[in-house]
Amino acid sequence: MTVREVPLREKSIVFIGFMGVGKTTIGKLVAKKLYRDFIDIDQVIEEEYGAPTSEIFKQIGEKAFRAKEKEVITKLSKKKLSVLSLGGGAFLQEDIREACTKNCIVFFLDLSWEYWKDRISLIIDSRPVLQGRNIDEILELFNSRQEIYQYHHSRVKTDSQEAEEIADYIVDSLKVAWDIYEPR
Ligand SMILES: Nc1ncnc2c1ncn2[C@@H]1O[C@H](COP(=O)(O)OP(=O)(O)OP(=O)(O)O)[C@@H](O)[C@H]1O
Ligand SMILES: O=C(O)C1=C[C@@H](O)[C@@H](O)[C@H](O)C1
Ligand SMILES: [Mg+2]
Repeated sequence: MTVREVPLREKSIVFIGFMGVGKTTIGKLVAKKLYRDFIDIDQVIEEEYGAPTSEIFKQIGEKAFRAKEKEVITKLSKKKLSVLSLGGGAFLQEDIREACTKNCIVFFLDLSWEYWKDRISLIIDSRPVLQGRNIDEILELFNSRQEIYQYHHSRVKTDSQEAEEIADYIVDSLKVAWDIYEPR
């Protein structure tokens, strides 16, 4: 049996990057502009447990959260024509990196520390991985995570850009790539 490659235009789009860089915000906008389903992986897991992520971490621990994250993403990465926003730690797992880079088009949203640090107050309450760490420890985590985000197809620098502008840029770049690599 021959397995047909999914056309580039039908591959799902995946957003990766550190907590708070805008994966959910921009993912939603891109999905709307491309008329696709939007799936936020953290939200899928939260719905399954009926609790916010910080509560899930308390109840079952990070290891079990990561196992669920792997199960959900490996399954959903096979879906076509969707936009998936991953949790900031998802690419720590090799199986997730492989599933997403093989099945989908992966965009790394790259926000520098200078801009990122101004967002801490917006996200700290709902991100258990940030809680209990001082600013130097958060910077260390931010730096140490950058290597896992190098597994991508496209990197988008987002400093000082509005979410709408970033989403427009991503949609335009996708259309150019589709036309170049798989002209109609
Ligand atoms: N381009 C932007 N400019 C300014 N603020 C933004 C931008 N994109 C997102 N934000 C804000 O930053 C915060 C974090 O955004 P968002 O929840 O989309 O991040 P995330 O990458 O999905 O985080 P996580 O990995 O923790 O789920 C939100 O309050 C959002 O409104
Ligand atoms: O960066 C991380 O390790 C995490 C990011 C969030 O999106 C959630 O997936 C969870 O809070 C863990
Ligand atoms: Mg998110």
